[in-house]
Amino acid sequence: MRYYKQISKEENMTMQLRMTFSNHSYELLFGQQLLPEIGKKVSKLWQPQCVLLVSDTHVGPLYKQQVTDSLTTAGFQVYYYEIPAGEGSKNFQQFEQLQEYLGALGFTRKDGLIALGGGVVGDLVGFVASTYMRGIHFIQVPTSLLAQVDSSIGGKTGINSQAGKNLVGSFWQPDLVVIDVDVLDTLPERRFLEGFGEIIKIAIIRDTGLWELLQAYPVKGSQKQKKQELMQLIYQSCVNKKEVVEADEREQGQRKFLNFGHTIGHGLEKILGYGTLYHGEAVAIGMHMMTKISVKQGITQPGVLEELERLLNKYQLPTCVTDNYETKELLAAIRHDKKAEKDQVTCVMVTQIGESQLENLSFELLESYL
Ligand SMILES: NC(=O)c1ccc[n+]([C@@H]2O[C@H](COP(=O)([O-])OP(=O)(O)OC[C@H]3O[C@@H](n4cnc5c(N)ncnc54)[C@H](O)[C@@H]3O)[C@@H](O)[C@H]2O)c1
Ligand SMILES: O=C(O)C(=O)C[C@@H](O)[C@H](O)[C@H](O)COP(=O)(O)O
Ligand SMILES: [Zn+2]
Repeated sequence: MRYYKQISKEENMTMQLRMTFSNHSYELLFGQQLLPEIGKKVSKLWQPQCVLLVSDTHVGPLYKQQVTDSLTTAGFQVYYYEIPAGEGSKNFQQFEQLQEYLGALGFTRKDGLIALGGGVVGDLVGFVASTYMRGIHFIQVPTSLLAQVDSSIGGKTGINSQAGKNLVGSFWQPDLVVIDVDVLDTLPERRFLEGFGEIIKIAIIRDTGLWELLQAYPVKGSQKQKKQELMQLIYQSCVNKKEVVEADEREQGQRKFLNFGHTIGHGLEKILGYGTLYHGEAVAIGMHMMTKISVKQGITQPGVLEELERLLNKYQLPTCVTDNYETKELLAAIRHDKKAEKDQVTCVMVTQIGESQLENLSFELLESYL
């Protein structure tokens, strides 16, 4: 069990983590009421210049004004672009429109992008930033729990293609990540719970301390009273992600473990139609299905599947699919997993809570299990 900085009630809940790579480094800022401070934070990193703020049709109307005002006061020339909310926007069309918009505005390599939203906005904007003029600066302002604990950190960006989830993308790190827990007040309940899918994932693969925190977290009741505990969960999830990503930015080794539950989860998202299952829900089902397989293979210790099931139930996350689907379609989707080869796919399997390993599974065997 690892030691974490405890967040005290007296602290005004502002914390930082620094992500460090061989040629790039950036800060994750955690706190409350950070959106009105964004201009000041960004001006420490960027010269006064043009900024394109990108959000979606749910988040934009709630927060774009605060962010725009703060950036304008700090001397930035702010433009705004809004995409339709939802997974459907992680596509070539939105990518193209954003690229053309940047071109039409005359953005240069000195200008920057800011993603204000959940993982969809973050993944799309990061990908656009990585390719416009072969790469410009960008900042992540994640507004969903899932984006605050996972997608805004680590530099995976991308969009979906006909063949599958996140098949077109890049590794492109942001210059700053601003995690304001207050914005979670407006997140719909099912979206809030979805975020726990990724927290449970990172806990079960590598961190028993985080697992215990998840067991203790009072998920029922007013979110406002639970800010301290929530911030602790977010911070500790990010500590885990930082450790993994710093050690293996390009997913050559241990970063593959962050894909626990995703081989099946991504397949389900695709075949059921993007948005039917939320990403965190699909990961929850993927983790459960994969653990059933690893129990059968004798890899997972007795009791682990039941513990996982209990925690998923606590956060009202699904453990199986209620819609009908064809196993053959799921298998076909899984063949597009980035860890797949011709006849097999590398899967993450949990041995015990907090420990996991990679196992190659042939498609033949996988079919028999599914
Ligand atoms: N890059 C990565 O490392 C990584 C990691 C995990 C997930 N992802 C990707 O992230 C996406 C899922 O992210 P998501 O769950 O945030 O989805 P999302 O971006 O669609 O956001 C969820 C919903 O909540 C709304 N919303 C977000 N913040 C809000 C707020 N504060 N108040 C009110 N509404 C708010 C959004 O408009 C949307 O309708 C998937 O595409 C997944 O593949 C990427
Ligand atoms: O950061 C990572 O690495 C992850 O795998 C985090 C996942 O939660 C995330 O969903 C990621 O986008 C999946 O990666 P992919 O390479 O399978 O698209
Ligand atoms: Zn994920």
